[in-house]
Amino acid sequence: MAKLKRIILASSSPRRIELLKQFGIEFETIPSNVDESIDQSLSVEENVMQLAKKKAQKIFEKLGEDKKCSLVIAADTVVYVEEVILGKPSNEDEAFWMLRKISGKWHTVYTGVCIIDGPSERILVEYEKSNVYIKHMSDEEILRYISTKEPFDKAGAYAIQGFGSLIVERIEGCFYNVVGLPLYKLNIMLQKLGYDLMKGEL
Ligand SMILES: Cc1cn([C@H]2C[C@H](O)[C@@H](COP(=O)(O)OP(=O)(O)OP(=O)(O)O)O2)c(=O)[nH]c1=O
Repeated sequence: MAKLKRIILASSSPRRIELLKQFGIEFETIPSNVDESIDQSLSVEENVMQLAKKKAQKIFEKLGEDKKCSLVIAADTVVYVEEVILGKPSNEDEAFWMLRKISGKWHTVYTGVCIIDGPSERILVEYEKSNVYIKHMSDEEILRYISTKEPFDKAGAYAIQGFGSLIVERIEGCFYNVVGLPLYKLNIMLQKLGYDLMKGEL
């Protein structure tokens, strides 16, 4: 297999970057900065897969000559509760509304993942989902959590890996999917393309 010259994580998310760093592969990060508006008329699966693909394609298209020896990875995460798709809150009021909406119940976190493999010209797009139960929170508790500033760049207005760990009672499924990059699924997708993070073969 042709050796990859560039591995690119098309993301500005510090969580995604940290998660991928664990495997000792050398990669670049290039934020895609695409419009992440959610299309409530599409299914949640279609939304996250479409956005992940849009992020990966935007960066891949800029690679020029390097396309044939590059691999681009992108992801998009949303929270789904009572048939509403929640992205990142844009202000305190929206964060409050989202946290009230997910308080005291289960919701589902979806992450779409897209990998574009330059050498084979293949594009893989899949998604992962995990269920999360958030404890019941009083308005005062919600406001205290918002005052940590953690909710603002997170889908559904919480981070399972931070102060949010104090409000997550249960989880079913892949933890890393909730953080924003489903590592198990990512490696399954990489294996379909002939790579393997376990072997460091990329
Ligand atoms: C639910 C949840 C989300 N998140 C984060 C992961 C993502 O960074 C963010 C969802 O927003 P995304 O739009 O998926 O990603 P992003 O805009 O942060 O980064 P980029 O598009 O450049 O890759 O929410 C957590 O960190 N912890 C959580 O528990």
